[in-house]
Amino acid sequence: MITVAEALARVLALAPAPTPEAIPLAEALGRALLSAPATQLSQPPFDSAAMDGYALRAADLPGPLEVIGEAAAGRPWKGTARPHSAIRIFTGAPVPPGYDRVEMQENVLREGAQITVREPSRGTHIRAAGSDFRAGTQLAPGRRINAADIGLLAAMNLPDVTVARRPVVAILASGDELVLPGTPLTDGQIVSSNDLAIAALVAEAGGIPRILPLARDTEESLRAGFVAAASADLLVTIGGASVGDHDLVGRVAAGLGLERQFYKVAMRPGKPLLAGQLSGMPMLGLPGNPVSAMACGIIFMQPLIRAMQGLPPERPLLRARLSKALPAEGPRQHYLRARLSEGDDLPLVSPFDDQDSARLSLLSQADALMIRPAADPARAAGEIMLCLPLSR
Ligand SMILES: Nc1nc2c(c(=O)[nH]1)N[C@H]1C(S)=C(S)[C@@H](COP(=O)(O)OP(=O)(O)OC[C@H]3O[C@@H](n4cnc5c(N)ncnc54)[C@H](O)[C@@H]3O)O[C@H]1N2
Ligand code: MOO
Repeated sequence: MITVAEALARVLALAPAPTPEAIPLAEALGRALLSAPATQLSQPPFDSAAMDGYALRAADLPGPLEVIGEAAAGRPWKGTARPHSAIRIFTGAPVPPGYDRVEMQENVLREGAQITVREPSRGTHIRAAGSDFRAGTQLAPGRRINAADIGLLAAMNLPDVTVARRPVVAILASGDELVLPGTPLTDGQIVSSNDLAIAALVAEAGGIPRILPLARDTEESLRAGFVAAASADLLVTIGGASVGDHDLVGRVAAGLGLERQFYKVAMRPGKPLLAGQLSGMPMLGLPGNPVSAMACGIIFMQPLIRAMQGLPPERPLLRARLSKALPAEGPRQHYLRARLSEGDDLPLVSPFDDQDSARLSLLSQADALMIRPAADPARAAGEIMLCLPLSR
């Protein structure tokens, strides 16, 4: 069995280069930026007033000064500056050349066309041309575009951006016991939940999930599912990954020419993970136990989908203090479902007592997967542990 780190490296090596797609900025929220042109603008494009008041020369203070013109946003003053003068100015207006500060009107006494500055404020209240960004600035690729990025790109006068095409992820759940949500259950049946949950993880990572019809535990049914997935960018199977007589996914994939990267990872839950490539398309075979499927989805599938969009694959880990003592670990890296709460210096992490890999209700209550490396020694309360935060 290979380690989680080795398995992740091999999964990420399956990622094809992202496919560029040009889209309007209005549709770019959440998309993975591949390239934005360098802006030809500087922001602000001119020295800009930051307050409503008067543009003047520091050397002339405190006045009196004669008000000889007016500048408003979109309506610059076109005259020539002269000593002992001021320009009535409003926020966002270009500060006329020759004036070096703006005094806010609250600090100014005005009588007719004359002003005196009662108490000069600190700072010039002028936003220098290019102080936000300069012509030639480019937003760095490899990030998901957020609301502020959209504002910035718009301010840069860039109406279109090039993002990564969202990878289409075919999801194939298999098992004779499975029925669709909403179906009344008969003997031995359970509702298929993994496919919907994995689809949600796909969407969260920026992919487009395509849930295929449930496959039965026969080679023909699974093969039909694999064929239906052929046009996807990634195939994710769920279940049928273990060693039982009805666990057929590996066999069917091999028959269709799977170039296997690995089978089985030294982790808990999620040991029987399968990864490889089918006619150039990456494939992940997730175990069927619901929490195992989700753990593998979070630890391997989401990073792969992010890498396929040119994004940093891994979520940052969080340091937290352990709430209680724990015995030594076995030979597999353990991801414990846990709650996070406020602590004195670092957050406090409290792993659940029950770590059954079938209990979705506990995963749904969890804030994080607390990581215990393989063969981790016994831990005392208060020790610092690494955690993978779960999205809430
Ligand atoms: N002799 C051994 N048995 C098992 C081993 C082993 O090493 N030796 N590993 C165990 C581990 S660990 C896991 S994890 C499971 C994984 O098995 P499979 O991937 O073959 O999963 P299934 O047998 O198909 O299902 C397991 C469990 O999950 C339920 N399931 C499956 N698909 C769905 C779905 N779409 N929605 C909801 N629930 C699903 C299924 O009904 C089973 O209860 O194997 C252990 N066994
Ligand atoms: O590894 Mo299984 O995935 O523990 O339940």
